[in-house]
Amino acid sequence: MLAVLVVARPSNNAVFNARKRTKTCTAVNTSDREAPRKALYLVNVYTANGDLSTHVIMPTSSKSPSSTPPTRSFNSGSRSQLTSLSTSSVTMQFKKPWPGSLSTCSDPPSTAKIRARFRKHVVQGCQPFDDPNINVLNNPSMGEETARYHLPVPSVCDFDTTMSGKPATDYASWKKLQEIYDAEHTKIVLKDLFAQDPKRFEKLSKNYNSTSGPDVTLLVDLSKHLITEPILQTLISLAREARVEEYRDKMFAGEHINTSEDRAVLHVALRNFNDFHIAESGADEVGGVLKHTKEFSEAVRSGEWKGYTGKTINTIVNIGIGGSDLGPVMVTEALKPYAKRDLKAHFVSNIDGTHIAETLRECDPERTLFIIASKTFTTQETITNAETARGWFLQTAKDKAHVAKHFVALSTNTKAVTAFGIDESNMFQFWDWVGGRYSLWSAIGLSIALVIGYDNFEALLKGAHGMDKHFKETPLEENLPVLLGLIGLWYNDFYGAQTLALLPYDQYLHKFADYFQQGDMESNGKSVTKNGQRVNYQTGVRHAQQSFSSCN
Ligand SMILES: O=P(O)(O)OC[C@H]1O[C@@H](O)[C@@H](O)[C@@H](O)[C@@H]1O
Repeated sequence: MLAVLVVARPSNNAVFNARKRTKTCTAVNTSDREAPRKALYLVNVYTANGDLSTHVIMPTSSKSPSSTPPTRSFNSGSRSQLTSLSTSSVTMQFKKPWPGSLSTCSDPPSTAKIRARFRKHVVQGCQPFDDPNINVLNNPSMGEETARYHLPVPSVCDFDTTMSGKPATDYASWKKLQEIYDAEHTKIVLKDLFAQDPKRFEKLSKNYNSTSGPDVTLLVDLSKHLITEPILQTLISLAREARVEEYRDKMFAGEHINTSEDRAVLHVALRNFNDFHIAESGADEVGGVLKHTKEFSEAVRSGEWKGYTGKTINTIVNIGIGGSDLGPVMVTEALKPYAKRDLKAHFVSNIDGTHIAETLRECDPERTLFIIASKTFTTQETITNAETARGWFLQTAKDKAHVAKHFVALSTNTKAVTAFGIDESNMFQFWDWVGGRYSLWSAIGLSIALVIGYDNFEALLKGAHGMDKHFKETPLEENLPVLLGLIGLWYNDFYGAQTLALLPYDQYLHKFADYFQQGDMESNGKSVTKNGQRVNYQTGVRHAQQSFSSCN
């Protein structure tokens, strides 16, 4: 099948602004060179209350396209519609009130918004839409009822529409799991399962031996879970049906499997050390950023880096939130035995001014280094706290030139960093293919390198790379992340157990639950499939963090 896909998903703002408007649309054009009569265009439109309306348009022939193709619409009445199409172009019309993600309030969508929208959402493998090719057919103004846009669809490109956009409940293995659950779950009693099979532990426990050395091992014990071997086999079949291996390989190859943002998903490139070949721009720049991290962290730790009055740095303050806070704070706590004890580290995330105010009470402006950690450099909490810190520093230092010795930025947004007043040479770069929740292995890990030393930071990266290699190369039957994911799905979707307890008894891991909660919930807690269909099953879990007192 040869096809073209254009995807647009609601941004947070769109959701926020779209209460009474159509939210967003997804256009899918599938065409088949061999069978032109089957060429098909789909346009999915999400309405403000979350309903999906799907327009299916079938041109009579992709070789002699019709300008008014027959269309079938489901759940029509949306605010946007296709008015014409050919194999190479689509004309879309938006009616007032405008779709929420295209415009806010009652303004018509601007040409720039339309262009940005369609440029952004082109799937890997297709030619990108070029700005000049998007024509505004009429120039909407406040008074007009419609805005019409002519959108060129790139020539046919390889895209497999059977990709995992299918609801999980449609897979044969899912149905089989449901049958097993219905027939057997009352009989799945752990002590009986152990009594029936004395080798249960040997069969259902897996070991991981790290590449870091023979003393680094992990045991994943599935034998204490409410599963049987046939259940585990069916869960693995489900992963195969959903083409987990194929998408894992696409991920490692740098393909843009994040189709809603047209991005690669490449945190594995941050700790790759030239092992896997990854063809994505930025992947070859990782080594340079690590070198910068090493040089800078060693200069601060050794005392070579001096503050504006010539004194050494004795305090660092990481200002960030979400992935730009939770990962570094978790790792610096977990690896405290390696910490440089005379370098105090603080992590400020809360927008409540008390957090930064109490932290600044413990800082000496002549000896403090502020690390502004923000992928986007637009996050309100972080920028507000960063401005407070800069204001506090300048009260003593006076001269803005001194900011260079006391403020560094970890970000993908050079323009916003320099506008804030931080010199580009004091910026540690990373790339849009690093998800915030996976960023501790990127430049966001600078505070980790400062606290535990660069060599230990590099050992951390290499340890993670070992697990990446295991995930990439191990058959699903023995693949620890895959097995743990499948067990989670079994409990969540069949037992209806939506709460996951994380019990890190080791005090050094006391921040692990906070960190892991973000990673799990932001990664799994989705409400639509890859092709935009609303799901009617659970995708994520709630996290209970040692809150036994409320769990009677
Ligand atoms: O690193 P910045 O861009 O400030 O984002 C901080 C955090 O924002 C949240 O809304 C999420 O997107 C997180 O994944 C992210 O880590």
